[in-house]
Amino acid sequence: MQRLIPVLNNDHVPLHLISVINTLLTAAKEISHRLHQGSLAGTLGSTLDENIQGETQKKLDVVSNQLIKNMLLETNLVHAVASEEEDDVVMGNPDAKYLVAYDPLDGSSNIDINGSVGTIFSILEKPDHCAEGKELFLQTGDEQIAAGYILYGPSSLLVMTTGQGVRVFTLDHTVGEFLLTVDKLNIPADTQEFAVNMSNQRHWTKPMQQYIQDLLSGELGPRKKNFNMRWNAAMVSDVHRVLSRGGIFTYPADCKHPEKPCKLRLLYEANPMSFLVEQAGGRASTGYERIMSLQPTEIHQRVSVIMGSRNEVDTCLDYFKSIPCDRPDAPTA
Ligand SMILES: O=P(O)(O)OC[C@H]1O[C@](O)(COP(=O)(O)O)[C@@H](O)[C@@H]1O
Ligand SMILES: [Mg+2]
Ligand SMILES: [Mg+2]
Repeated sequence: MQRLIPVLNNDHVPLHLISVINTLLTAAKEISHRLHQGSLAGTLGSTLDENIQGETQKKLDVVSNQLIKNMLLETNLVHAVASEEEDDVVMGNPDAKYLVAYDPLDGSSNIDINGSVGTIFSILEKPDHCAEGKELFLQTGDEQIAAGYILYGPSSLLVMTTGQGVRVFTLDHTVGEFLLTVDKLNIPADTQEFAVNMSNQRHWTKPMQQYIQDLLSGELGPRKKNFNMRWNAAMVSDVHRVLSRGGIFTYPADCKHPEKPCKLRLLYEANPMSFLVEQAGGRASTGYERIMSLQPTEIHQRVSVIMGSRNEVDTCLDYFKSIPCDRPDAPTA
């Protein structure tokens, strides 16, 4: 089985970019080890702190963030990093060209129940125009040069793209290396499986209410087929299932907290996952716009997410086209 570096070399990925990706993986191996140790490593449970978004930080959120940040900055190949767990952008080598945005631990509420979690990353280049601080990262998802995630489940998997399809590598603990296990991942265009947090149903807008209602009506409803539902509460493992066997994953905008209509972050979650999904032949949309075309205005910006099997996402988007509603996530002027 092929190792990661020769595979990326073969794809003509620049050497410095390979080093950045490899550094992320060194941090990921350490995170994977700590997760496997669980209570033995003393890293389960919460800290007394909240992140910039007002969410309680798990000890492993903090540890993972530090590991990734320190290792990336030590390479001298990274100009700046932006993390879900950092208030601001952290600057690295002024002469380096790579920017890394990451969610150090996605699905962190799963840590204490021994459920799957992951690390999501998105790599950009320093823009040509003069930009500093957070401005550096305000690029559309289309500007990403690499993206992926490490899923810490029964196996630790790297799923990544450099814009040449999606590959899966599995961490072989005996040699401490990620080995190629799927060369070209493709999402089936059709599906009978959806993933959504149903407890938010009453807060959704009309198009999403109607779409999910029609899925639930199964073969007796307008879709004329039955649908199954799965929800792991970790985007990384829910989207991994969608990439592996098809499906539609959504965390739509809702009216639960008018000041916070969306949950998932554009830079650390939605953009990298959209890059993977599109590279695997799927679709990723807010309901109204293609996610990777959005111009970010804030590094911690949140966005409505609908992604997965091409035909199913298109069907869902038809509801947004035909059912009028006020958008809780309407872009502010
Ligand atoms: O708690 P809910 O509403 O099910 O939300 C689950 C969603 O929140 C997230 O856990 C947010 O990610 P973080 O754990 O990185 O904050 C997603 O991974 C997941 O899809
Ligand atoms: Mg997350
Ligand atoms: Mg997180």
